[in-house]
Amino acid sequence: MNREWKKISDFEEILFEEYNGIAKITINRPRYCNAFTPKTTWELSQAFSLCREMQHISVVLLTGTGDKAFCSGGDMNVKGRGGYIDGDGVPRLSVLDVQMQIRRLPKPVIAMVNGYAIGGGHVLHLVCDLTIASDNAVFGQTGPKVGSFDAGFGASYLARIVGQKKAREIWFLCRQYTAEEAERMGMVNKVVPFDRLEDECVEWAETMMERSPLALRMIKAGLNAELDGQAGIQELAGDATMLYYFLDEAQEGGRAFLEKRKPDFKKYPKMP
Ligand SMILES: CC(C)(COP(=O)(O)OP(=O)(O)OC[C@H]1O[C@@H](n2cnc3c(N)ncnc32)[C@H](O)[C@@H]1OP(=O)(O)O)[C@@H](O)C(=O)NCCC(=O)NCCSC(=O)c1cc(O)c2ccccc2c1O
Repeated sequence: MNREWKKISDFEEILFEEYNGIAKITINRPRYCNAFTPKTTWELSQAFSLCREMQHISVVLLTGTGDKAFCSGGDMNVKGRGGYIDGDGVPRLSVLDVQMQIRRLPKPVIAMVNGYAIGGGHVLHLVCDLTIASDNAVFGQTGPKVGSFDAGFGASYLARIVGQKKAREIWFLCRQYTAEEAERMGMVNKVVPFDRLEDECVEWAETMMERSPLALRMIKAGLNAELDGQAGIQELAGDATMLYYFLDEAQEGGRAFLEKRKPDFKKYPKMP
């Protein structure tokens, strides 16, 4: 189906659009297999922040322009000492911030993998909540071949998904895997023909939009907490505090303070 995506904001290295409550973020550097520079990751951060703020956005799709690559990781042309060099000469590994933003966004993020998901691009799809891939997609890590590694989510979360042995194979050998192989390993939720990819992702997004957004938010936080330790508990606890603040019991505490009286918590239920 040909849907009319509406531009949300102008960026140089990504596209940021929406359609019926779904945001689509597209890494737009097809000349470099959608490799990211510090500018790309800065723009991705801006777009994910906006997705968090925009109340009418329920689900986010992350993809790359064209039919060759989702994302081939960091742009090797700007890889320097200490990181990927930005326009001011500062070395950065700012894709790590984008990974955290995706995990902490209280809305589902679908990786719409339209080709190579390699290196840092492979990690980007991993940290999305769901991955739907076209049948031409190719997955793999290259770090030990090109002088890099992601021992964070790129290793530990990968191992949670595919198991320790397979994760070591993926990193130690730097082989490439087809979409079907990635699906069998549990890294991909569904493989579809290339020209079905966007329709399939939009259908999954629309199904999730029929579900309770708060329930999805809480389950995402709970699934994150299992892996993220204290930071994951903080995220889940923050959501619990937000819900508590909706209750009269929490309002009573604040009101009593401002009215300079003792709070009356006795009337609130102590659920079994
Ligand atoms: C993606 C490929 C497997 C595609 O191979 P193919 O043979 O089909 O195509 P080409 O190789 O000819 O590519 C066409 C064109 O694109 C350029 N290109 C592709 N990828 C990149 C790239 N990453 N950077 C720059 N340019 C790229 C390629 O040079 C060609 O240009 P021409 O001028 O020659 O026409 C294959 O391209 C490939 O393997 N690409 C490299 C993948 C890679 O090694 N990526 C970097 C891994 S490291 C990383 O991503 C990384 C980033 C971080 O920010 C981190 C932060 C913190 C921790 C870890 C990090 C990390 O590991």
